[in-house]
Amino acid sequence: MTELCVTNLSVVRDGASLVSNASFQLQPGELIVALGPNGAGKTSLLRAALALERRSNGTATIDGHDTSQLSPMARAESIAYLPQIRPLAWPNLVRDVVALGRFSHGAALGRLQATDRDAVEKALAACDLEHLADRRTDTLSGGEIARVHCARAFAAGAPLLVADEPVAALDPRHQFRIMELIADYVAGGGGALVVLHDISLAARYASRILWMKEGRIVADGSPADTLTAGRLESVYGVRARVSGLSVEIDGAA
Ligand SMILES: Nc1ncnc2c1ncn2[C@@H]1O[C@H](COP(=O)(O)OP(=O)(O)OP(=O)(O)O)[C@@H](O)[C@H]1O
Repeated sequence: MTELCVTNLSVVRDGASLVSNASFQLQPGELIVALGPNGAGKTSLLRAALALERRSNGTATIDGHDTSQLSPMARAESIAYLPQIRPLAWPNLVRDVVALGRFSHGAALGRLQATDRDAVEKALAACDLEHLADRRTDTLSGGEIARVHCARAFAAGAPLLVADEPVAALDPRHQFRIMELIADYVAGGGGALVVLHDISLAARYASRILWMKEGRIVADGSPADTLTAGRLESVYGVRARVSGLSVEIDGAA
């Protein structure tokens, strides 16, 4: 069972504390959503946990191995990472970009094995991209590119997925499709940590919510236990009405 274990992790940059003493665990079968206002430290926490950013303190391990000691390939075998800012260095065909997700399995473009090709085609279909598979990525809309990146992450077939705002540029239908895909992945034994800004989506899909504010995890629990009007006011500074898992935001507090 692949598990990401983050303990007392802190990130300090240029004297500013971006993440303070954050601890959480991500296990298969869990869909954790990280919520919090802009600048709360969500991306910094994820990146430091995956050793993509230097941590000032604390540990982050995958199955007991420090993430900073793993080779990029070994890390990619355990965790598919979908970053928030997703540059595409040069125009490429959609199918080839999705195939990049197979590199951790030793695949190389032009030398895909049948299992790689199968994973790529499944990911293209899952993300509604079959009709765009032979298009160049520089001809796609922002939402279409976002789906290409999701497909690349899914094609990896890693046991854990960390996705930073995977639905940010998507229309409502595709937001639900991507969240359903992540939920299916989790139901199939994967573990996902997803940053969202949509509280209703979080309430609907999360098994746990990590609430972040000013670099700290201020609450960690199920939506039923942690989603309250008081929490929304203290974390986001908004007045809201919460009824079960449904949320209506009335305005700034
Ligand atoms: N090198 C740096 N020096 C000082 N502050 C930094 C540095 N890098 C990032 N920050 C700040 O750290 C804070 C946390 O940024 P981070 O991207 O982790 O937040 P976030 O919760 O993911 O935000 P968003 O929801 O806007 O994506 C921000 O206020 C950012 O300006």
